[in-house]
Amino acid sequence: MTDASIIDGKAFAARLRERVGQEVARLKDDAGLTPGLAVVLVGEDPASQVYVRNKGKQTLEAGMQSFEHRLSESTTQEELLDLVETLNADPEVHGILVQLPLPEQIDSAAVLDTIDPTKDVDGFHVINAGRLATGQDALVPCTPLGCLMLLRHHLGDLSGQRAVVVGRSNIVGKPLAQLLLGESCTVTIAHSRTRDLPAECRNADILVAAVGRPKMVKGDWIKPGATVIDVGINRVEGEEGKTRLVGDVDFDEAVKVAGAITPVPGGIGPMTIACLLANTLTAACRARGLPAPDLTL
Ligand SMILES: Nc1nc(=O)c2c([nH]1)NC[C@@H]1CN(c3ccc(C(=O)N[C@@H](CCC(=O)O)C(=O)O)cc3)C=[N+]21
Repeated sequence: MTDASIIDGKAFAARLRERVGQEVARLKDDAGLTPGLAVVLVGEDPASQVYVRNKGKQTLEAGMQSFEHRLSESTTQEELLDLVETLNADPEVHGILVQLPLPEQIDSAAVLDTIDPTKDVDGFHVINAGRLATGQDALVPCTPLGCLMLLRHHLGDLSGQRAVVVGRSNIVGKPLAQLLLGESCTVTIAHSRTRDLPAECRNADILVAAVGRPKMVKGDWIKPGATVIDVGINRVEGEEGKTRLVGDVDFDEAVKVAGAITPVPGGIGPMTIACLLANTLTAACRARGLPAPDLTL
């Protein structure tokens, strides 16, 4: 059998960012509006700092305004809520992202639910989760949106496909299941307590791994020809004491069985940031009562 085709998320994300940049330029010319994204980072986690820096850089490259707020590890919940409320009231800010995870003294759910739902470009507010679940216009979480874009691009119509999502987080598993249901897939959400997980996965035409366990999904969990989306970003010990990134899928095994597969790095990660920019553009348009551009590629 020939190896799976590799779904190039990095290249797709670059094209999506370019499209966002074109629409931002048009919005400036036509409506005098520059979308703005505020990113809040609490604490000094090195990986989070890298992500926040990349987000800021790509925001500026797309022609948007970037506002970065770095708060100390010892920030209180009240201080963080005050900042969110200031950003809610700021007309130059169309999107707000509070980087997760937050230090333990802070109640994440309370913070996320303080963000104005119309500025909630992560799509984590209960209003957006509820809107997505009931099929209304919502800001959709970036990672699931990125997965859906790649699946639609690769497979076209998804209706009737059996999709198995491994992982039930509010950030990826649950919203992605909602999106796939919206595409008329037959959706199963599997997780650590699923009985005979490998057998459940082997039913999938579309298999998504979003569990945060390096190389958990093995080659013999995959139906031959299936499309595999690997959401995992796990930093593991590599050669010569260096760290390297691996997904939740054992890529070397999976590539021999799947029909198509996303790599790590270069798969869903870059799509997440591109979709964040797309959501910021959408939020800015809606704030002005303008139609949000269709960014389907
Ligand atoms: N409120 C919130 N929203 C988030 O969207 C959010 C968050 N908190 N907390 C942390 C996670 C993680 N995350 C990533 C985004 C891009 C890459 C990415 O671009 N990864 C590259 C590799 C980057 C590298 O080399 O480290 C790739 O997969 O090719 C990874 C991870 C967003 N997150």
